[in-house]
Amino acid sequence: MSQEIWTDVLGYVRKNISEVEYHTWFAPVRPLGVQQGSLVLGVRNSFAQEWFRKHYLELLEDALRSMGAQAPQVSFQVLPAVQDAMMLPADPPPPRLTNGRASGRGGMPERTVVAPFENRKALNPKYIFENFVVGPNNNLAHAASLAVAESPGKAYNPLFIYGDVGLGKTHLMHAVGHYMSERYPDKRIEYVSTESFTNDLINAIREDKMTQFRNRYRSVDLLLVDDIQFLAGKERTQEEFFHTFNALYENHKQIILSSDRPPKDIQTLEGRLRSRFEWGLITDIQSPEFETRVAILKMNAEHHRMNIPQDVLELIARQVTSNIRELEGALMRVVAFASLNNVPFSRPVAAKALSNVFAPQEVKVEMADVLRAVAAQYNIPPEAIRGSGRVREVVTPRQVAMFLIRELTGHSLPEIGSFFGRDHSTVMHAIAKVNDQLGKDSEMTEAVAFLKRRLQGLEGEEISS
Ligand SMILES: Nc1ncnc2c1ncn2[C@@H]1O[C@H](COP(=O)(O)OP(=O)(O)OP(=O)(O)O)[C@@H](O)[C@H]1O
Repeated sequence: MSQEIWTDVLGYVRKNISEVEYHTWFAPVRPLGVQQGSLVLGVRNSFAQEWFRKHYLELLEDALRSMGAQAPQVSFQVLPAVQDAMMLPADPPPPRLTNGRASGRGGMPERTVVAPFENRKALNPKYIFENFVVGPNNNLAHAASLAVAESPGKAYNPLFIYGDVGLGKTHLMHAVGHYMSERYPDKRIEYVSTESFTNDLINAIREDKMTQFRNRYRSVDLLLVDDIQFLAGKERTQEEFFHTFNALYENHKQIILSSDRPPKDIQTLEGRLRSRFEWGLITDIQSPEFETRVAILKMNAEHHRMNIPQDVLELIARQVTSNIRELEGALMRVVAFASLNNVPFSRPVAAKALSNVFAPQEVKVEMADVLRAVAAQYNIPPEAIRGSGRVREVVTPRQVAMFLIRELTGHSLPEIGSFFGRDHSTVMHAIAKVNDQLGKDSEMTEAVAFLKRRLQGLEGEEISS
């Protein structure tokens, strides 16, 4: 997670300082984590540490503020030389020349893939079938991709997947590539955007390297071409692509194309290409339903080893309804916001985290929100608060929880009672007890005030733990 936060911070920093400064000071920094709301950065030596404190602290705090941190904190640690050498580079490592397997590190499986060509765009290791959530919106495209992966060149050729931005077309294409490269390590797989195909063609013409260009594209076993709608209006590229297509097709090599619209709607696409695109199977991906969006968020949260309550995921899923890339971005915002402010995940926190980007949502506080916040505050499990224990350590939090539920939600005494498996007179007693203590017992007074702020979406500036 700290890596994601750091990537966002770097994006902000880069816009505010010179490239030289950036490379001198920021590129070597390693994010070490978020501890009690403070972003901990690893720097090479104490000189760098001092320099950061003097010159860049404010900038870093501004960056965190832009991500929703209310009281941003940054701290530095000098990395021991050995550890420094062992740290992963900030940029992703180049593809390894092996066929990887699902990594054993838990979380979302990843793969590394053979890179047979110099300029070849590597397949994204995250885009594998195992990480693709199937729902009614994409099950046909998923099934067709799987069929193609199992019998390349035989099932459907070409496979044409279309749909709006950020709905998983590239993910599915890469998944076929991974699947094939794992089962048939010798097969050649080429993934290319239509834009790169066009640029390669232009370069090949300019540098008189058409033979290499043709060899490259016509010798593959699987050709994946993204955003084929960009062929529209490019006659020379269409001509070349037509021949590439024919060469591969005749040799029973698999072709998968993605587009934001079906072939018939791609204007100024040559008829002979359009009809070829329609030879195989045309399948679409629609926007995901609510349940699919929640499932995707859940998988992403697990990937980051974050235990995010279901109702928080549901709130995010309600906020972002179409683009899955945006859905994932929203989740990251919530995670960054909660960790930088050192607060547990709750619906009000999520609503606050997203309020700058999306239309603010009215969030009604629910009984479960209160229970969770109280449990976190007193550091005991929520089940213990709802349980039958009578020791002070659980009775006080239980009374506080009942009190806050009554204050912050519209629930009646009997409803609160049944949530705790008790009758309404117990709730009444609890509320009276807390009212009596407020003002007298400073610990409880502070806890109640803090919990109220937290549950009402971090109103005000004071956030501490
Ligand atoms: N069904 C799904 N399950 C899990 N993750 C998904 C799913 N669909 C899409 N995603 C994720 O959403 C993000 C966007 O997907 P992808 O890049 O494949 O979209 P796209 O349709 O190719 O968009 P574009 O038209 O912008 O290229 C990726 O991170 C991808 O992993």
